[in-house]
Amino acid sequence: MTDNSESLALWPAPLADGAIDATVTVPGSKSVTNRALILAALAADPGWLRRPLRSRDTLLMADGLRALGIGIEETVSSDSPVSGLPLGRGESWRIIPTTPQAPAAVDVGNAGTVMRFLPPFAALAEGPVGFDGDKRSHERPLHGLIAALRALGVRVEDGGRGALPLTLHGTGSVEGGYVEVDASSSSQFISALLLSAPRFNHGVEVRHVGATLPSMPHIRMSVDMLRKAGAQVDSPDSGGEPNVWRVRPGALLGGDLVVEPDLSNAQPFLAAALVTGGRVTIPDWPRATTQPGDALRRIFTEMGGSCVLDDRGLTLTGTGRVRGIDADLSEVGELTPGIAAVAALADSESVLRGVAHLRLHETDRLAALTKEINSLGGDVTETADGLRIRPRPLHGGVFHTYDDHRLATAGALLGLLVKDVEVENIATTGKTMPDFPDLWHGMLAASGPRA
Ligand SMILES: O=C(O)C1=C[C@@H](OP(=O)(O)O)[C@@H](O)[C@H](O)C1
Ligand SMILES: C=C(OP(=O)(O)O)C(=O)O
Repeated sequence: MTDNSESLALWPAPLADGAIDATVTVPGSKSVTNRALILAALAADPGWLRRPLRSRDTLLMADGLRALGIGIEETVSSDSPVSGLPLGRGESWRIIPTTPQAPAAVDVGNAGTVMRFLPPFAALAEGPVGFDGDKRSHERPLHGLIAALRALGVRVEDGGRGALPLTLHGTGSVEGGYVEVDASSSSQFISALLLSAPRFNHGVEVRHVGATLPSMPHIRMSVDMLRKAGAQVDSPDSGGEPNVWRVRPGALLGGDLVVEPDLSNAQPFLAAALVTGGRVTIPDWPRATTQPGDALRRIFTEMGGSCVLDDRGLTLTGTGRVRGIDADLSEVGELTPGIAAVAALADSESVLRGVAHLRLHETDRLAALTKEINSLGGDVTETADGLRIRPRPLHGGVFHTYDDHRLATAGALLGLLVKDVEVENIATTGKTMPDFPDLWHGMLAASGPRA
């Protein structure tokens, strides 16, 4: 946790004085957008990305690729190029691939996807590529990926830190082959190696050797998107050995992909329906997806909501009762802040497990959630691998957010039911959802005069 609370603006979280009833169209998925950019940049021919997420993390990825010579043309048309999409949602990016160029410098901000997915891609360039980012990016785990790149024949200069900032010295190709990785601190080490592997001389065979492996759906997303781009991938899910992934060398296709809505960013809106006993519909919720946010249907049902997925999208209806939950969230770690906020408003205790690695996310999320919910009168304790949350009557106050978009949306949710909550630096939601304050106010306005 970085304490930057002194200078940042406070956002008065709007209070709901009745049940929320709204339809909320959430922007595209960060995880899909940033994978699609890498895959399109590696492809043999140009490709399109429709409805990409435009946020700090995805713009950093696009700028990083541009620094490496990839062409990315952004077009926003009111005349949607995708049939059936409403006007105004017609943003498309055209990606023109080329062999990555060096020298280059890449700013990763605090984007895990950029700091992990771009180095294996940049290793294909001939010459030095420097990587640096926000202060927090220096603390986030990268050692496993650096060690793996070295084992695959890439020269990495990191001053012995095992972290950012670093410089890669590419030779114009990566040998690839067998590599062992301890990805217990981040699944993104594995995704990073798989995504660029079709262009390695021998592809890659990655074996995870750590005790635990978080965020498996995100690894499945990498595999699924690689296969859709034409790569041959063996994975534990397709009858392969547990903890081993293989990607064969080969050309990728420049496709045309419509990005799904970000289901993890749908979380605060669905949670708003749950805690106010209201109803929220998220249009375009995919019938089948690798996004971890799809687990919200099960988790929020267990916490007292009822979910229907039909032609209108996903509708969550609150029953007026919010139940605590005992859940292993290791597969869906990024949902933890939002679940913790709901749990603080529930009628029984919750235990959230399997998420020790969240201590090295945007901030130490376990410490931050404990401190901030308790500062509003809550009773949260950290466990070795998660949180124990005993609901208590909460009061207003400042909810600090430590440059963490998911802390900010969690604070907004608490403020729906707790009077006088002020969320620090709501603009930090721009990491993955710059529209959040407008969407949140829009949701309340749509719910009528009582909300
Ligand atoms: O690959 C991805 O797109 C992500 C993987 C997960 O990272 P970790 O495995 O580091 O938790 C997740 O928390 C992050 O928000 C996005
Ligand atoms: C952990 C997250 O992001 P990152 O991609 O920076 O790891 C997140 O979005 O919750």
